[in-house]
Amino acid sequence: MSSDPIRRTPFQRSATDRRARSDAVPGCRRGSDRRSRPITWLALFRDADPERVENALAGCEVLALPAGTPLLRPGEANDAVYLLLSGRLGAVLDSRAPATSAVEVLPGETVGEMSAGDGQPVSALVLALSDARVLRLPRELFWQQLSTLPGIARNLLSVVSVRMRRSNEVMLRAQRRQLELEYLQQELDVARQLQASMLPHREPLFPERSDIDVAARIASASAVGGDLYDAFLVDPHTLFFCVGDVSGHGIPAALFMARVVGLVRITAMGVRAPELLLRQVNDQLCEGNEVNMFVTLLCGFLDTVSGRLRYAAGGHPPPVLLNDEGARLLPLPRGALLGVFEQVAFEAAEVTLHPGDTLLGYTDGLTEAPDTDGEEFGESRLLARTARHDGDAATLIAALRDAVSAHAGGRPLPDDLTLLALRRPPR
Ligand SMILES: Nc1ncnc2c1ncn2[C@@H]1O[C@@H]2COP(=O)(O)O[C@H]2[C@H]1O
Repeated sequence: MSSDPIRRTPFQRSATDRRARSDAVPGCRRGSDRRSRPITWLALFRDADPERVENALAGCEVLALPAGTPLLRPGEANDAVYLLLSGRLGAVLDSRAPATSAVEVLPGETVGEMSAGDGQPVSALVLALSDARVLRLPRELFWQQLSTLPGIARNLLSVVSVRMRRSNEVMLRAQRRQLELEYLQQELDVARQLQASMLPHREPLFPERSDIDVAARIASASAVGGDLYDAFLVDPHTLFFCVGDVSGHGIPAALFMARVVGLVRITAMGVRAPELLLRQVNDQLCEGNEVNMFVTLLCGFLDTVSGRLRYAAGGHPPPVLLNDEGARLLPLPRGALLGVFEQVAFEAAEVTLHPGDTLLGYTDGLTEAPDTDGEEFGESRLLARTARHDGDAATLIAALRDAVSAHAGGRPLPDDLTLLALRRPPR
């Protein structure tokens, strides 16, 4: 027991004590002629001989515990039973659990009777939930003098039973919460599967085509994430692709992401210009966006015959072009985050993918991935690693994932990370 903050006074029947006890103990009868013997109003001493109780308690101490003070610590030895006179104590079985999980101990109830009874270590952390006063009953006195008085053993059983019922209710509530959590976890697993099934999965994405080589991967930081990618043919010679990153994480980001994927798909089938696509998607997302979520997007249309690629972006990191000359960041045409301001104009840029060239889209989870000192992976590492690559789209993605993972020292990444590589195979 920590002694520092605790004030000790001998137990005496002061007028204040009488008032405090009669206020604190449920069922006490203020104003009756029993007021002259306040201690016997405590449930533990109900119907016991007051004279003998008071004689036994004569040398006991009253401890004043400021709120937050521990009285008993799990694992320690204990040689006393504590009777709560006023205030509130809490018993916490798992000391890492929040104080709200404490089982309350109310005035008139005891703590410490288990270890003081069987000599085993203290079984729970008991601390003052408010300023409290407890009567310390040394083990010998409690078991040899008090508990042998007629009625006290039965009273103790009933006091402990009341506390145990309260404890059972707390445990029941915790079990129900646990069940609800498990149910939510199952729902989250289904949500994750549904979210994954929304995006194309094959590797490469178009194994039947010899004129395009596309691969993409998402690594989500949470069970369900907000990153997205897509790639599909809007006609036999035009490939649409996009990479996006929704603000935030978890279920809200996943729902918003599903909305973005749907909107982009529908829009891409009708609008073949990336800047118009972003404008239309932005206007749709702004409508009724009360939760103020947004998405960054990079998208483009590739003419698979000529290699002409038109792209546009809104708040998204610039794509990388890998060709004979090395790897470089492509310029970002004008654009803004989608879902924030209506009627924003987007511009497009053009580049030609020659056979053997690769375009890489990614989310900032890649460049912002920290190492153990917090240093980000950054654009220079991205360009250096990409420049060394000589192979297909899927192996570029695997190489970059390995490089980021090594940079992070194998620790889980704090943000979702998405990569999409689009290559025109060499002739
Ligand atoms: N589940 C519980 N609910 C309420 N009080 C408890 C619970 N478990 C232990 N205690 C009390 O916390 C005390 C810690 O010290 P003891 O093990 O001596 O005796 C214990 C009881 O008085």
